[in-house]
Amino acid sequence: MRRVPGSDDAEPLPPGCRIGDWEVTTPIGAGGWATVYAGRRVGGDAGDDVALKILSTEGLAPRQARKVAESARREVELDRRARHPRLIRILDSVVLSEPDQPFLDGAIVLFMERATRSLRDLMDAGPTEAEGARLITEICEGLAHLHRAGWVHGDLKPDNVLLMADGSAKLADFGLATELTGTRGTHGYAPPMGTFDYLPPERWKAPLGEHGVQVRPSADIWALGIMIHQLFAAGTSPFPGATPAAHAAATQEYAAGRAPLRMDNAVPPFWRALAADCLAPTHALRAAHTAESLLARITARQADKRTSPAGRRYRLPHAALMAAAVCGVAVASWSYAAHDSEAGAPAAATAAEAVGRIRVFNTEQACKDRTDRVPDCSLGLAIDPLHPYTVDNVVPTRVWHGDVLAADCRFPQGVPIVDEAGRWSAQWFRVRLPHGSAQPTAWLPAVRTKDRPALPECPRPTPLR
Ligand SMILES: Nc1ncnc2c1ncn2[C@@H]1O[C@H](COP(=O)(O)OP(=O)(O)OP(=O)(O)O)[C@@H](O)[C@H]1O
Repeated sequence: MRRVPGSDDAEPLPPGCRIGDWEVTTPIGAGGWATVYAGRRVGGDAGDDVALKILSTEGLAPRQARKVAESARREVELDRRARHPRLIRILDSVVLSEPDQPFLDGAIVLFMERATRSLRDLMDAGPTEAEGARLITEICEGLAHLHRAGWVHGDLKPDNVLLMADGSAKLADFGLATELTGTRGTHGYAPPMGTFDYLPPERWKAPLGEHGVQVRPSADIWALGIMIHQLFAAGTSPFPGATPAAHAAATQEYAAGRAPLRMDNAVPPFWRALAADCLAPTHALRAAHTAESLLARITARQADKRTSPAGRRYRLPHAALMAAAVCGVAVASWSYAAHDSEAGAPAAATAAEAVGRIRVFNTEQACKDRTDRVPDCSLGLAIDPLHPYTVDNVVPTRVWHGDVLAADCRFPQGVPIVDEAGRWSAQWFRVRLPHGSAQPTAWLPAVRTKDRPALPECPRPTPLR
């Protein structure tokens, strides 16, 4: 490394200081183990902006220095093996040799994609629900990839979710990441470290073995639950505690069933239900909610919103909107069974041809309480129960709480769906669509009804594509 002549010795890396092909521009901040600087490729342009993370071993006992080196090695290894657009990329790494400068001598430098701020910085301002939804989706995408690739993040928190110049979120700081082992890749072992406010209840009692403490992906899911709550509740945790001991006590009381989960009303209902599942008190209960299944729930909701008349409003001609509004008022107690020939409504369950009737159930209380057909309370029907329940897999026909549908068979092994209350099922009902629809039938997830009529099993549907 070349020091800039006349540089200030008090600052280990002054502006203009060069490391290999990179030049330091300004300091960004410091964490427990690292100091981070902004930098850019020498002679490069804005696209070549990087963050330099300096992990110094100055003044550390050999054992601690080994830990720092190990954590850097882990970050580089994870980047090499599990690279993904939702994870901060590590572009290069070097070990410095600067015998005259103890802070830098033997320090490890990681060159990373540079973010503009962290999720923590955004929390103070408080995002809108739409912005929060997008960020949580992106965090889940990163986490789902990480878990699929066989890693646990181990230190998920708002400081370690970085926001890029375009506003997108990426997971960062993999110094405590653990690779899953075990015969079925279910757990790994990590140093007994982490950030108290984000540790799941079981971690406070986990025995410390030769290889560290056991960690599982469900620990990241717990941390995600805390973050979802914080995002909508101005940074407050559902388990407040001024000290680590107070925080641990609050999570233990909850995990032992002696205290309820207290969520802030500022957290919108869908996100409150999602966070509550992430914060299931034990690993066993939480394991039912993977990053993948949470992501599926979020995308299903987005699909419902996008395909609901409200979501499409800007594309509909005014006359169509008016007609929908008038119908909404006039048919407050409307049931499919009474309107089999009505365009846009699923076919009737007439006594002669219907095999079974199912009543649509919407978990959201606000939607259960109303009898008009407010678009935001409409639910979708899938084209293919074997295809992820996303926007490209929903028919135009909508259904509402209380609608009675004609179902002719059930398919028990579709894509699993979890509703807002955490009810899970892989079963789907094939329901009939109105005459004139693009296709004669569509699929209602079993979590969207409480009925279980005795229906024959459907033949395996032809996949969407
Ligand atoms: N790639 C990056 N781009 C921009 N800023 C970054 C980047 N990585 C880290 N930072 C910022 O640098 C500062 C220090 O980061 P670091 O990861 O060392 O600490 P931390 O996460 O705050 O603390 P700790 O890891 O000790 O809990 C933080 O403000 C962080 O947001």
